[in-house]
Amino acid sequence: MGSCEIVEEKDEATLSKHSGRYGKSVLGSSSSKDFEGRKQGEKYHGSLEYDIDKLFQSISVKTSTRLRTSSFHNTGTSASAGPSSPSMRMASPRVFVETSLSLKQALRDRCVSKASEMAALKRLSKSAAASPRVSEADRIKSLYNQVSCNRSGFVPVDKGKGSLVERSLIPVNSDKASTSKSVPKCYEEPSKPISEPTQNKSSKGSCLSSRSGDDQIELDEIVVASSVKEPVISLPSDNATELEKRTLSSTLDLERRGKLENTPCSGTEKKVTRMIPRPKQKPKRKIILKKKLKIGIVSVSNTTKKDEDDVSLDASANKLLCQRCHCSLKSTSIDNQPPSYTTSHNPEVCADSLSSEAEIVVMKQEKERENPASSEKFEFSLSSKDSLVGDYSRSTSMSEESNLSRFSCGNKPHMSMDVRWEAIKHAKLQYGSLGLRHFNLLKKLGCGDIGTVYLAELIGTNCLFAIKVMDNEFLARRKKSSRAQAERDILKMLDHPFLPTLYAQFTSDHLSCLVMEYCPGGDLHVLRQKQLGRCFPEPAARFYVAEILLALEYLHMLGVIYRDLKPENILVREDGHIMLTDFDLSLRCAVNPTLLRSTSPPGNDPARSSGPYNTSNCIQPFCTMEPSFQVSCFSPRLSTNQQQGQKPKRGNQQQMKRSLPQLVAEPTEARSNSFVGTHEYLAPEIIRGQGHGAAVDWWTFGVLLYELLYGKTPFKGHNNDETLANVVLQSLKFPDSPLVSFQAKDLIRGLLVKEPENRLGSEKGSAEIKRHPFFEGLNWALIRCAIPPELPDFYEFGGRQEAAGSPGGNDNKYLECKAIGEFELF
Ligand SMILES: Nc1ncnc2c1ncn2[C@@H]1O[C@H](COP(=O)(O)OP(=O)(O)OP(=O)(O)O)[C@@H](O)[C@H]1O
Repeated sequence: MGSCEIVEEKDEATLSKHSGRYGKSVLGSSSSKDFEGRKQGEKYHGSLEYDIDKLFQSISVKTSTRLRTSSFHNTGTSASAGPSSPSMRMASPRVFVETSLSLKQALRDRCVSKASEMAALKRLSKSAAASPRVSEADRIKSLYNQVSCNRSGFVPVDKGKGSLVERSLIPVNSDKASTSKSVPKCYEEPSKPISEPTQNKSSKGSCLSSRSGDDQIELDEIVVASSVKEPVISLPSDNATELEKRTLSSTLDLERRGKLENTPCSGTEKKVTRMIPRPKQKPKRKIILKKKLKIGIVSVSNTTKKDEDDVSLDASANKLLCQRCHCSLKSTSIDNQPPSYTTSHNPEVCADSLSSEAEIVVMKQEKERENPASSEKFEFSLSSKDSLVGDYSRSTSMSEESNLSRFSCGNKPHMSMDVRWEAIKHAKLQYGSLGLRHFNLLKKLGCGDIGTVYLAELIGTNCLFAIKVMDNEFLARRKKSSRAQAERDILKMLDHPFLPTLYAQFTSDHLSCLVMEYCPGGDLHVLRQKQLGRCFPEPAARFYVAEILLALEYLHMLGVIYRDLKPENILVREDGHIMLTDFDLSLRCAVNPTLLRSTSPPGNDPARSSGPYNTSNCIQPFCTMEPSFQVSCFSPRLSTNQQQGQKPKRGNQQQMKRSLPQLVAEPTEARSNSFVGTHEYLAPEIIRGQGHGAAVDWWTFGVLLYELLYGKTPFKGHNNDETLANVVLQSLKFPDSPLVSFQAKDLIRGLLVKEPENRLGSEKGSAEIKRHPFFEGLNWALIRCAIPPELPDFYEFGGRQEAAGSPGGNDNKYLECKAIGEFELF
């Protein structure tokens, strides 16, 4: 025991007598050499010098003895021993208990005991220090093992626990005392190399939905790998794609951890665990893509192009989209550090979209089997502004849903405060299920290709809706059921301030009905006609196209290529903001939103050397953070007029001072051969029949801006054929009047590039367009709060409604409430 070491007395008998059970230890620890030394000093025995010498001797002998008997010492000195531990207290009692000693002896003993006390203190402090050293060494060792295991692609089953738990997002369970016990189960399972899940194409089920240990372990690996900052370059580099995936996964994980650190519930962590891997591609049937669609996954991290079977509608991508949305909305944190991807949607809606996709897939197959030639047909519309449809590849069957169970305000966060939701919900409770009979049809708003739209009031409420009524038999006869289905599917997905909200859908008397948000302000085509010179002033045009751009961005994120942009389809809501409507020509496809982090030096865009940019993008487009002076989701715009060294492809260039991550949610690989659109708005690639993708929306976006500014479309001919020829062959010209800014023309020029691959937006979608100087200073996130150029004339609307026979005669009251409520939403 420790106390024995300091009792280096020649009075062995005394010691043996008084130290009790320690006596043996004393003897056992005394060396013969010590004893000899003591003998040699007998001549001084009894003198003070002798005592002092002995004191020093005893101390030095103690040190050497302790060193020699370190194992013993270690056994006797626990790491927890402190100054008040038994080992400390043992020496002192011995002094006071001794009664037969002379004064000198007592003094000597006193000195010895003091010295022993000091030595004990010293030793104990060393011991106490030594213990943490030992545990620290263990920890380092454990960390080292962990790192080395990770470098070899495996996670240690046991040794890594201690450090893993520090990185765990799961709150430590209080009833689990040891840190290793608090490690989530998934961490304790053996893992496999990081790259394996992403390489395993044949793996059944997305890792997003799978709860298998493998997927969870993948998170584990990523967490460890990122936390030890393992340089990617040190990994085997024979597979570049894998390397990038690992890098991305690792950094994505960091991002997620940053976001979720504030998330206390373990349920969220589970969600994170499953969403971390990149979405796996579901094996798809070629037949789906045959002739009509070639839908692919866009991945900016150089994902190699998969074979056609794999390149298809990607359910897991949508699911990821959904999950990411959920997280970002909840966390509302802004983390500019690592790349991540985010988008908006909610899980239930996404699930709907997935089932819809599956439905379309099956329907497409059925349709192709039934009538392979049908997909080659197309119809021409009557006027140059009417939509062309050449896509019959979709099914003629329609699955009807006649209740509202899937709809709730919870699914549409941006409308959650809307009184119309409450009215619908209440009516559903009251009537069981909704039907046309529960609405008063007040007025016919218009007639489209697949149905008629009515202004309707939900009986017993003051709530107005636009109900699109479609005759199922007519649709089936005219082979338009698939278009109706597509529109319904898309409407169900939407939750965006510039896109329609679908409140309900039902089928009654062979009629399919879609209950949507009503827009009293007419459409942009009508509004433009009312403008001086039949064109909008540039700020107004800028406002409208900016809102359209956000709507298109959202649609592209959801894998919807709109394909029918024109002023007639842009409705003006009662608050003066716009609503893009009419989705029956839209194309559904897969998309893989990615947040790109630029690695190039400031001033060079990583993906495009040309094209105008600024840095005013909100990184997280659905960031719910309130604007403030301290924290903003906007970065200061740091653009400069300095020209880049590289010769620009398009127009005036602005150099980026700082490169920020870019959200890319462009379905760049989606393809369709359908002849779809409106003559004056048709993109050249559609007319040439070369197949088209998402870039057609950016072409039409350019035509729209042109028309809003100049009051006419750029390639309009005397007839439709001439228009089509102009689109393909004629170069873009700008009229001399009205005067339009250079930036506006430059943007139009960038958009109306005939080769889709060189068109602005074709690579990174809206992210590229938003950075154009035309939008300089625009607050994208808050545009919905901006005052619109024009507010609809409510009195005129009220008069119309009255004429339509609105019941109750309380229209004005309703409008007042509604207008206030609507403004509150924004
Ligand atoms: N939510 C709405 N609020 C107000 N008016 C609407 C609404 N939805 C549609 N309309 C109007 O109803 C008319 C018919 O619309 P619908 O979408 O059925 O056909 P469309 O726009 O002509 O296109 P398509 O023929 O391709 O279906 C349009 O003139 C449109 O302005």
